[in-house]
Amino acid sequence: MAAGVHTVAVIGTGKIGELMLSGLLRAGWPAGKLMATARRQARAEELSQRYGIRVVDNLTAVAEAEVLAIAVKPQDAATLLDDIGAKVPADKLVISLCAGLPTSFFGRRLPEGTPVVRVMTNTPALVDEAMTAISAGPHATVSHLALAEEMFKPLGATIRVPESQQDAVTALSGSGPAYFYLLVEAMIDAGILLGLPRQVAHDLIVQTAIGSAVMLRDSGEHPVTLREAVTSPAGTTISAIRELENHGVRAALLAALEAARDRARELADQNK
Ligand SMILES: NC(=O)C1=CN([C@@H]2O[C@H](COP(=O)(O)OP(=O)(O)OC[C@H]3O[C@@H](n4cnc5c(N)ncnc54)[C@H](O)[C@@H]3O)[C@@H](O)[C@H]2O)C=CC1
Ligand SMILES: O=C(O)[C@@H]1CCC=N1
Repeated sequence: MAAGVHTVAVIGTGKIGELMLSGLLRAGWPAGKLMATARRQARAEELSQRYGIRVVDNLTAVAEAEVLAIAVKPQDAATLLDDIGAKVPADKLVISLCAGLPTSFFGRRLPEGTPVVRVMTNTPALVDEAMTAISAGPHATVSHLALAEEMFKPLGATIRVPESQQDAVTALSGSGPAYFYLLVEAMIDAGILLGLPRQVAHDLIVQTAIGSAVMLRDSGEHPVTLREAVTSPAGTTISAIRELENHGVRAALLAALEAARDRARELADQNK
């Protein structure tokens, strides 16, 4: 696929589809080179007013766009492809954002030779801090991967992974923001338990999360070293860590991420 700004259609504009549209526009992708599809008329009008892009039906998107980004739920992908699959010209690039579904799912429903790239991004795309993992399916060339990267780089960091790792990626970074939000929510509750006003507890822990995240990214230190620097002998932190270990937080995370990975596999099995 030649370099240059391609016409991209986002098919399915819920949370992730909209994040992708807004991110591409922030990155300077011309509104005239973007289109979206939506099932409800009210949603179509909202998107076209908010972003100044064309909102079209799925078949128009298939006919006119060079890149089709599929951002429907995995459970809705088969119905969508029943409608559009046979009509997708084989020179279009199909980018799937769907959790769990392998590129072979799309390959079976698209004309032979259609390039498919599988992508797993996450909601911090909203603030250009996404983590996006990109894998080539059959027929996707180096230039298709490069184009997918060009689209997701402005939204945060990107990494290329073999498709066999995508279910694990989904468990870690795809779902990952939810785990951090849950921890923050629980720590705010802990602040309430200790007698702090809710807003104070919120502000303390949100800034602590941001500071810790920036150190994780920018200090070059391993998380263990960063944690040890906080943990004074016979101090407060080690008392808390003993409780976390007693309550099996580490084991809970191992089990939780394994469950997320297994659920991604199940989605593939249930949507063949
Ligand atoms: N929410 C997240 O944090 C992440 C989600 N994903 C994946 O992104 C995809 C979308 O997820 P969300 O945005 O959270 O779901 P969502 O439910 O917010 O959005 C899906 C959208 O697709 C639309 N849709 C369904 N069938 C359609 C059709 N035939 N034609 C046009 N539009 C159709 C729905 O109306 C809805 O607006 C899923 O496959 C999910 O696995 C991937 C990474 C992170
Ligand atoms: O919960 C889900 O299935 C989607 C995929 C990764 C994050 N959200």
